[in-house]
Amino acid sequence: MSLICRQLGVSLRAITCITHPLVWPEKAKKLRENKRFYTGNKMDSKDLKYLNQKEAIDVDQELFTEYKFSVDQLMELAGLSCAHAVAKCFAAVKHPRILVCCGPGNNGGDGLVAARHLSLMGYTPTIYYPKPTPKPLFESLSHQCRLMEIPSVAECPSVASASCSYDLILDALFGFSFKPPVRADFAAVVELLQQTKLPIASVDIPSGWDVEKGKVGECDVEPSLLISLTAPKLCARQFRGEHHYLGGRFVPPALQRKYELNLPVYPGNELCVKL
Ligand SMILES: NC(=O)C1=CN([C@@H]2O[C@H](COP(=O)(O)OP(=O)(O)OC[C@H]3O[C@@H](n4cnc5c(N)ncnc54)[C@H](O)[C@@H]3O)[C@@H](O)[C@H]2O)[C@@H](O)CC1
Ligand SMILES: [K+]
Repeated sequence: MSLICRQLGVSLRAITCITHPLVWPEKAKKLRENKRFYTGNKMDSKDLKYLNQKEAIDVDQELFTEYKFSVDQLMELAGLSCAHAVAKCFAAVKHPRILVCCGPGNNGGDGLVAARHLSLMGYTPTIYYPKPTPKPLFESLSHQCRLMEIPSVAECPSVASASCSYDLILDALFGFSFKPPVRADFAAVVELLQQTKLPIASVDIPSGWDVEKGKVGECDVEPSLLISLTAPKLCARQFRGEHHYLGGRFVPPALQRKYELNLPVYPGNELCVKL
């Protein structure tokens, strides 16, 4: 038990207080107020910061400029954490066929990385990437997917054909740099996301949502799983789906403090944490 506690970064006494609040109700309450503990299924997220668009862009820029991370590094970790969150919520035996919809920016890159990892985890992803980004990183990610025999489709499937061919849609169309309304070249795929009855897992932001205001205009994409990356954005307060995870376990403690992110403790060596 004490080894488990050490791995979770909490004391045995804290665990006992939380699991047996009737024994030490006051202590349990105080501990919950002062510190967040992993309680086995959910994090207490009352102090968690929800970023506005400028903060999201600033944190992102600081990771690249101040901390000298490369886009490739962070995208790999972000996409991998998305694949892990999908695997936690949608088992490969029940949801093997995943349509991975990738947009023109880094959110789309996260989708390409996730597709590669999902294929290694026993899923059969198919990529829809209507506007491939003509940059070496994105060309390499697409190349890797091709060599891993991950198929792609050139046309956006209709709602009916998607429901026959897939069990889940991974929405990696737009992230925190999206400015509504959706432009014509992505209208069909956003319509698919809005009309499908398949479960949707959204990377960072449900595509079509305003980063701060959430659902705007006619866009009512409703994912079952949202994987917020780095820290949730303001729109995530409107998320009503079943599963909300945080991924992108790479934020240096000093940066967390500077932006007062109050991130939850990731359990053990997990790449994502349930919010
Ligand atoms: N530090 C971080 O925060 C990290 C962020 N990552 C990902 O990067 C994302 C942000 O990436 P980007 O800044 O490249 O931007 P996005 O991927 O959010 O999208 C920008 C792209 O979408 C297009 N676009 C914007 N509004 C549109 C509209 N109305 N209709 C059609 N196209 C539109 C833009 O022309 C641009 O090509 C995050 O959401 C996250 O998924 C991760 O890759 C790595 C770490
Ligand atoms: K998205």
